[in-house]
Amino acid sequence: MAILCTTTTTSPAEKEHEPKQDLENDQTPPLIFNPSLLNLQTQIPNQFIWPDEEKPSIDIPELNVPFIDLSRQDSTLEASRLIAEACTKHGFFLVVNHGVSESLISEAQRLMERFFDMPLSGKQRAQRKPGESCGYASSFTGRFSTKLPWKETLSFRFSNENSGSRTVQNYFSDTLGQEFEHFGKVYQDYCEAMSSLSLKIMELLGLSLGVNGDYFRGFFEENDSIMRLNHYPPCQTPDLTLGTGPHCDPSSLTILHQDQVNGLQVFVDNQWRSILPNPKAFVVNIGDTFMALSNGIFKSCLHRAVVNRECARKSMAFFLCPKKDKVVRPPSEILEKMKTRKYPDFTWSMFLEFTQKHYRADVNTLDSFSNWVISNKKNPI
Ligand SMILES: C=C1C[C@]23C[C@H]1CC[C@H]2[C@]1(C)CCC[C@@](C)(C(=O)O)[C@H]1[C@@H]3C(=O)O
Ligand SMILES: O=C(O)CCC(=O)C(=O)O
Ligand SMILES: [Fe+2]
Repeated sequence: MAILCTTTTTSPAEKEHEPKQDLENDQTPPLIFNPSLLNLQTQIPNQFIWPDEEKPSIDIPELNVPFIDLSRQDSTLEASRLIAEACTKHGFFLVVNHGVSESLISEAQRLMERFFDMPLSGKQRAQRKPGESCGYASSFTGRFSTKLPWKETLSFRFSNENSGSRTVQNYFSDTLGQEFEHFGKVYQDYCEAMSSLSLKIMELLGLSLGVNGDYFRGFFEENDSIMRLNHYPPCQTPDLTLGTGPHCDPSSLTILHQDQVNGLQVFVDNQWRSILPNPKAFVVNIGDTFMALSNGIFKSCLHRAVVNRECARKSMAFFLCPKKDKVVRPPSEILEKMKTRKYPDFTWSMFLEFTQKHYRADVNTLDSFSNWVISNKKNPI
């Protein structure tokens, strides 16, 4: 059963971000986000307090998202119609009967809990380095100085390029040692299952957009994706902070598994709405890179995660990303119909660098990145 937390409607900040991250550069000792100490504090550090216009609030309505049943071969056309309807509006839908084994999901969840339960020093053995997208991050204390998220994360790369290359398994044994061998194997299997599921969803997205069935599957076959585990500890003042701030995912497609605790919210029709947890479903959303591939037809929508006073929340996100050097450009079927291009050609390697070194992902990431690409073309460095 979903555990409901209360929140009210506010609008996201509209202001443009500066094209660089607000990295800590003063002389004060670094702030440490240690969940086992912070979850009982009634006064949270200022860096975690979000501006009024972005603070979460109570009683928000539920977002109605379609359930796409992947076991029904007979209803593929109906599924692609529902997907088109959801993706032209907000880009969020649920998949059920997805074929990913329940035991794999629960083992992945059990191991995630064990990881986050370790003392901070143990988790820091996988510390994320500045400018990199992978590793352990306790909030983003060394990376940003304001609007810090109330979460700790563990992110790692999954590559489907050479099947059998076992990127995830190798990452765990190289960074955390032999005792993480089982962890690495489970998450290798989990990422392979997510990659296959993404490719099935890509076929449906192609059908919904009227693009040759294999086009998007082929585009993402050799995906170079990011897997992220999120832990949102309880917070005594959940109305002041956010677990994950308002953003659109820069990646192509996100497949999210939420535990039984409510927290995911999407900004649709000018208001925040919840997507309630469902243990049988994955939440799928379109990211900026797929929005660019569809020439803006399918939307990458603003979303965030709120926290609560009573219980910790955990989620697992698979961010599908293209192979780094693949050129992101809409297929000819779309361009012939639409004539004008909404975004310039780019590669995921450029976009990833932009979000890690120059810009904090928000509602404007894709537009800011497009302008950056266009101005860099005119003035090559
Ligand atoms: C390419 C990426 C940047 C982020 C991790 C992956 C995919 C999603 C991005 C993110 C989750 C969007 C919200 C802001 C962010 C900083 C976060 O809160 O985690 C983003 C990730 C990141 O840059 O670490
Ligand atoms: O944890 C969640 O529910 C959402 C997290 C998210 O949006 C992200 O990691 O990109
Ligand atoms: Fe997200």
